[in-house]
Amino acid sequence: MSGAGWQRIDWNTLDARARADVLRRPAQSACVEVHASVERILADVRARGDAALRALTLQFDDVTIDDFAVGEAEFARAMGDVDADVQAAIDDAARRIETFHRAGMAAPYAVDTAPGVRCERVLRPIGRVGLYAPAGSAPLPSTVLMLGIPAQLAGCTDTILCTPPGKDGAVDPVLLVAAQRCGIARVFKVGGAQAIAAMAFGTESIPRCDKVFGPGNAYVTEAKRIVSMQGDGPAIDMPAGPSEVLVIADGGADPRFVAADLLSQAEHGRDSQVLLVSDDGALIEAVEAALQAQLATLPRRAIARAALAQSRAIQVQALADAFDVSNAYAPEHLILAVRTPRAWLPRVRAAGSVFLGDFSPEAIGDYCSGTNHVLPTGGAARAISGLSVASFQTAITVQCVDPAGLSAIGGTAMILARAEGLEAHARAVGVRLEATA
Ligand SMILES: NC(=O)c1ccc[n+]([C@@H]2O[C@H](COP(=O)([O-])OP(=O)(O)OC[C@H]3O[C@@H](n4cnc5c(N)ncnc54)[C@H](O)[C@@H]3O)[C@@H](O)[C@H]2O)c1
Ligand SMILES: N[C@H](CO)Cc1c[nH]c[nH+]1
Ligand SMILES: [Zn+2]
Repeated sequence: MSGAGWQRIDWNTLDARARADVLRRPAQSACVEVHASVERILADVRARGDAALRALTLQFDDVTIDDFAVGEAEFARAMGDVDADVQAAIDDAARRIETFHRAGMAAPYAVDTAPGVRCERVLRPIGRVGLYAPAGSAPLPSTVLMLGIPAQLAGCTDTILCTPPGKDGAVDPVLLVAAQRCGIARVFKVGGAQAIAAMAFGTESIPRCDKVFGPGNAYVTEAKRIVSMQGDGPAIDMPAGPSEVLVIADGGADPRFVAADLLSQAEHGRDSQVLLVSDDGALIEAVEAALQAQLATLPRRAIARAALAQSRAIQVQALADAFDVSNAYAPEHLILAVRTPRAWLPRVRAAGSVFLGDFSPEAIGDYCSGTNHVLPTGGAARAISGLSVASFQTAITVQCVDPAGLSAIGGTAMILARAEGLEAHARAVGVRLEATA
């Protein structure tokens, strides 16, 4: 343990098992209790609907909610109450998020795989989508933009949003302004695993959704995982749980910048995890000093300190080794605070989103660079990507075969069908070939 509260690790001295332990997420050790509690919540909402939502909201959010739906008056109040500069910032961020996501949209395509055989891929918006915006430790209106804008670009017209109510029973007004900016008119005051259950199963007030999206704490993330595995449950976007950042810094990095980036993720929650990986011991010590200095005045220092207690500074022998550590960890966010960041980019194989160079703080991706901040955590970045317009669409393939096309490729189908012992398949082709012979 060092003065920064995290563990100092010399990577080179560890065997494979010790290395795996160092890269373990804090959320992984708590998951048995979280799982049991979430199972109870899901069963309760499935059985009792709104009555369960009311009881659970009182238990976990300490507020009684009569009507879960945000009414027109609350929306209007939010539009009137939120400062003009905040509204303008929402608009500015929204435009940039829209620009980036629009540019990445998949296009339908068609190709002739043989004369008379046309194959196509067409895109459709998912029917009803349920979005979750966290508001436990801090309401996150930026998350509403990150979910709502790609949903809108995908063409989703039936979009609902759930978010925890404040102690006064109201939804954060900035969050409502962000919802309005994305054309989301149906917002419900319910949070945690119970919100995911409501969107998955439906209740008297909240409609059942085809796919559930959004980040959240360990309860929200576990609820999404469980409902997505139930036969009648919705699809989900990804595991997007407690925030993480891994910074690879060389000796030329500015320790104040690195410390600020680490704290920006540590302040999210006690179960956030931040990792510094460097080949330079002096840089690590300078970052530790900067962390202590910056923590002294940070409003959420108690949360950040708790997160640092389960975080690590890892010293490697060479910068190239830092990329092995990062790829094994597969962080939600990866900052390359190194001298030639773009030259190192090809080494990155697993990360949700990458920030190149000293002037690309992770916080800029959280709000307004244009990329999406809903990203895979817990190592899921090894195989899962962050949110995009495609997350809100299904791709349907289409084929149209004319008689010439069937005579060109039908024989192949018949041989393969018979190789599989599926005679009816072969005959479905053969009967047509005979009819056109
Ligand atoms: N990976 C991503 O893309 C991403 C993006 C944004 C935020 N995040 C993460 O989302 C998380 C937001 O968490 P949060 O807690 O602030 O808000 P949240 O909205 O996810 O969770 C708050 C809800 O949790 C429920 N809850 C609280 N204690 C509980 C308990 N003991 N048992 C059952 N339910 C309980 C309550 O109902 C409450 O409404 C943070 O960890 C943040 O790092 C991740
Ligand atoms: N860093 C978070 C994702 O881990 C997203 C966020 C929203 N607001 C601030 N940060
Ligand atoms: Zn953040």
